[in-house]
Amino acid sequence: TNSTESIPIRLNKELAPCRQVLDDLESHDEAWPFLLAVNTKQFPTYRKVIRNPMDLQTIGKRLSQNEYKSRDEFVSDVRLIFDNCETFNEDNSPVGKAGHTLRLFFETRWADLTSG
Ligand SMILES: Cc1ncccc1N[C@@H](C)c1ccc2c(c1)OCCO2
Repeated sequence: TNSTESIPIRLNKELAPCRQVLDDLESHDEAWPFLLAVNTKQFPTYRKVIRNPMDLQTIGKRLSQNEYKSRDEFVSDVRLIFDNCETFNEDNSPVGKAGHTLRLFFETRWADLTSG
């Protein structure tokens, strides 16, 4: 089986809070703009303005494929979602407000999960 026993304790220990906070983000009421990659047919200018798109589904794939070598790499991808959101969306737009709300939720939850 694909048990976690085979993963080094250090790695497994590192990844548990990542999986937990990702689950919390994906189930948050304000996560809807960030669940999947922005559709470039729906937003043709997006890829011109946002050079490094990121979304929660992509982060989940990277986590499951063990592409993150540290918590910091994971945190950087999560924060990239919110930084991209601020670049492209007005602060008082529905998506802009969702980004600010979810960013605060993430930083609070992450601190709780990792502050020992
Ligand atoms: C995070 C983000 N930044 C910039 C543009 C889009 C998005 N999200 C998409 C899912 C999205 C967000 C809002 C929408 C929508 C799609 O489709 C039409 C209705 O309003």
